[in-house]
Amino acid sequence: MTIKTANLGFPRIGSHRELKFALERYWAGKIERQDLLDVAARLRAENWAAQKARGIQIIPSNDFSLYDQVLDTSVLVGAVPPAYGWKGGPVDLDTYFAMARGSTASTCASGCTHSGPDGGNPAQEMTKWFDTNYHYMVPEFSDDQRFELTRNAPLEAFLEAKALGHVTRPVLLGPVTFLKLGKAHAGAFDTIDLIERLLPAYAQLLTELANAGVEWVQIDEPCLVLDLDERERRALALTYRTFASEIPQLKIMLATYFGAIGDNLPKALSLPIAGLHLDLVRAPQQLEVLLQTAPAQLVLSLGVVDGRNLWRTDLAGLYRRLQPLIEAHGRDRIELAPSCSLLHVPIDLDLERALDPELASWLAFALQKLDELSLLARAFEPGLANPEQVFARSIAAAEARLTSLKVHDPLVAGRLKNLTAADSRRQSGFATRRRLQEDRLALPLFPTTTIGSFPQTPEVRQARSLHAKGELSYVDYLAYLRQETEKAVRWQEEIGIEVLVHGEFERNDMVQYFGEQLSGYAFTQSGWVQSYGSRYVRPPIIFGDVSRPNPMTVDWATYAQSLTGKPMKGMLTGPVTMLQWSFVRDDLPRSIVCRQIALALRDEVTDLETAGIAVIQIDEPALREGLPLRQADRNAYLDWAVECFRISASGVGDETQIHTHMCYSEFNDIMAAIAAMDADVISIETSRSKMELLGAFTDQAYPNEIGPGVYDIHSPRVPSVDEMVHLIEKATDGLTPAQIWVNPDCGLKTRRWEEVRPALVNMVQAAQALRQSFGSGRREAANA
Ligand SMILES: Nc1nc2c(c(=O)[nH]1)N[C@@H](CNc1ccc(C(=O)N[C@@H](CCC(=O)N[C@@H](CCC(=O)N[C@@H](CCC(=O)O)C(=O)O)C(=O)O)C(=O)O)cc1)CN2
Ligand code: MET
Ligand SMILES: [Zn+2]
Repeated sequence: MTIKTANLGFPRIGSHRELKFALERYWAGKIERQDLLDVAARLRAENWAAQKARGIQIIPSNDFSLYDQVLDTSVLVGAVPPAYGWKGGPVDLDTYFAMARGSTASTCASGCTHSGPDGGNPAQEMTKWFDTNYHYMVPEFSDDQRFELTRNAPLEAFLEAKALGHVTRPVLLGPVTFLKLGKAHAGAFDTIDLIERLLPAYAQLLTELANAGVEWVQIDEPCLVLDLDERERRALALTYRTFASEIPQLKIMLATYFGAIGDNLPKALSLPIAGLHLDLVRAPQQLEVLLQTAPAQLVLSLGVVDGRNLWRTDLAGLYRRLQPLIEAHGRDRIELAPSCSLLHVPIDLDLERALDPELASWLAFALQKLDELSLLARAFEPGLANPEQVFARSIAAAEARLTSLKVHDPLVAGRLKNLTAADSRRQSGFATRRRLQEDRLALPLFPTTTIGSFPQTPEVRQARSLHAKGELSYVDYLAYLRQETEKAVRWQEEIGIEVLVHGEFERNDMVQYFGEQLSGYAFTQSGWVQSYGSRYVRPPIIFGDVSRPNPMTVDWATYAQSLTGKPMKGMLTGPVTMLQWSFVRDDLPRSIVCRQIALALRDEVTDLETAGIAVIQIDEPALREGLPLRQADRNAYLDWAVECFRISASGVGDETQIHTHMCYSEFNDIMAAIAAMDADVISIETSRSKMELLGAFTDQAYPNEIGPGVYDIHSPRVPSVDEMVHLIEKATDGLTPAQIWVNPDCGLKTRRWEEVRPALVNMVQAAQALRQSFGSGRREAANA
């Protein structure tokens, strides 16, 4: 008997972003529903075939999604809020997309209650999937929530694969994680309490799967790597006991990932399941405990190939570690697998034509990771004389990487060693800085600004693409970008914004753009990873010590500032976000890599100051998402994350105003850290929660200035003046007027100018109206 190889999920976007293009064409009315479904079916077929070709024995189905697997689960069990007009039975595609993206009167499904301001419905809330840059659609439950199996899509996928000759293992999001990730409408109850009502729908689904010949299902319960309370543990017990008693013939592989199962291991092992998957990349030390405590008949899926990063696995080392342990448990009850779904890594390294070949030899994308699993399994084949020979290439790559001069830069190491506490402290406290900045900037009460980016129009993207292909000269590309920047600056002046931005037209992405300019960073051409829906990113790769060979944004900032007498914000992506949204080297602690980036950014910040830029924004939208999943690890992370931000921000004088920006954040539990960042101004996302998020800032008396977002940029809707006035008035409940800035929730790159223009005109009017009712002096208001 040989050891089996398994995969937990494959990227669905297509190696040439086929899904994105089909979706966007469908939404634009350029292709029919069937055309979209055909593209989806073709991608599934290709993915199954590719996994089989790479030697994977246990291939997943139902890992595909047109938008998001959590939304799929909501739709599967009929958790469709009443506003979308669903009347039971299968949920049609337009309702599905209305939940994902919102709808207007003309695009909403029949039966929609038209509860949204445009006669359609707002989208469901979107938030980060654990500690990844993937966003899921937050399920929403009412207190009289009922569930029903609307359409057995997992069964359809299983049969579709079977017709193509693949016997697959369907993947489901587990009921406990599903409920835990959801929110209670009006926050009125604990969503876990819905478990008893939810289970019949799941049981019916599983029964139908079993009746169709499904032997194994993979049920993902990543909530098992979180700190769970007693109710959640009871819900887990109830769930898996119910499944075992109602569908005893069905074997369940319970999958956990993104961290250590830790204190939840005894609970997991007490469940009547047939298999358990653990993430042995994030938490390798679990292996011994697992093998010592797991019942002999339990199938163990060992997540040994990193599903969250793209370094080649040290297969020889892994083999040496696994071999004795595996033989003890019995090889017929072992599966080798990636640590988690491969959704979070790019698909195919072979598509990269421009990567340094040495670096490329250290990497593995999704397909190459499957090769690694097959190779590893081959080493375990009985009768193989010299198993380690199988790994010759992997060993050579690991050795080369260890000693490569590309990785180690003594200058960077030296700078890091010389860091002192003073490097992460501004010259004076906030009160002093505030006075100096007030004198320099002379802003009115409720100053208006935006978060940085303006629409990345198809024209802007096309110009960049033509330039990359060599079809548009650098000079012409630059001239075009300057013209776009100038138009944006003139327009902001015209509508009366106080602190301007240059618009970020020159940037492909807020992380990749900097990654392309820093040493120690590499970037891909086709390494796309889904961020949400049809929006993808190409996370750069940090392979070596990071430094900044040249200024990165100073030319653009000074050009933009030269066009106007108003303050122009310099715009940078902060060290924690640069770390969090990149693939990070695994041979140094993340805290050290982050300090290296912080020092590089610090140089950029001081260069901007020297060039006369008075306001500099250092974005940290990923600070919250980087928070460890377990409470016990959080303070250590926050300590270095905040220190890194402060290193990047503290090289400037008191009269230079430092802004930061965060979106998608639950601030309550990290308020102390946010205050410790000591940015002069922070802009945050608050409009979707109708300023509820501000509670954290007022209750804890946040001392510095705040721009609570008044305009939800995730929706095409144009907010009215009144609506924004009302939101700011609400903010003045807990904040003093002199603390408040007026800005959107986030950057405007995904919006169209047709939406942005009227929205910002309204925003400026809202600020003006507020000045009338609160008086116009900031200094007076601050001293009052
Ligand atoms: N890294 C990162 N993570 C983030 C965010 C973010 O901005 N960056 N924001 C939050 C939300 N997430 C987002 C993620 C992606 C996008 C996004 O807009 N992505 C774009 C791609 C951005 C990009 O890299 N653009 C490149 C490449 C564009 C492209 O596809 N070009 C075409 C050619 C274009 C043409 O000829 O018309 C091609 O290569 O084929 C560029 O502008 O240069 C997309 O999927 O469409 C938005 C938000 C959280 N996480
Ligand atoms: C995801 S946060 C985005 C911040 C960036 N400055 C922008 O405006 O796009
Ligand atoms: Zn943002």
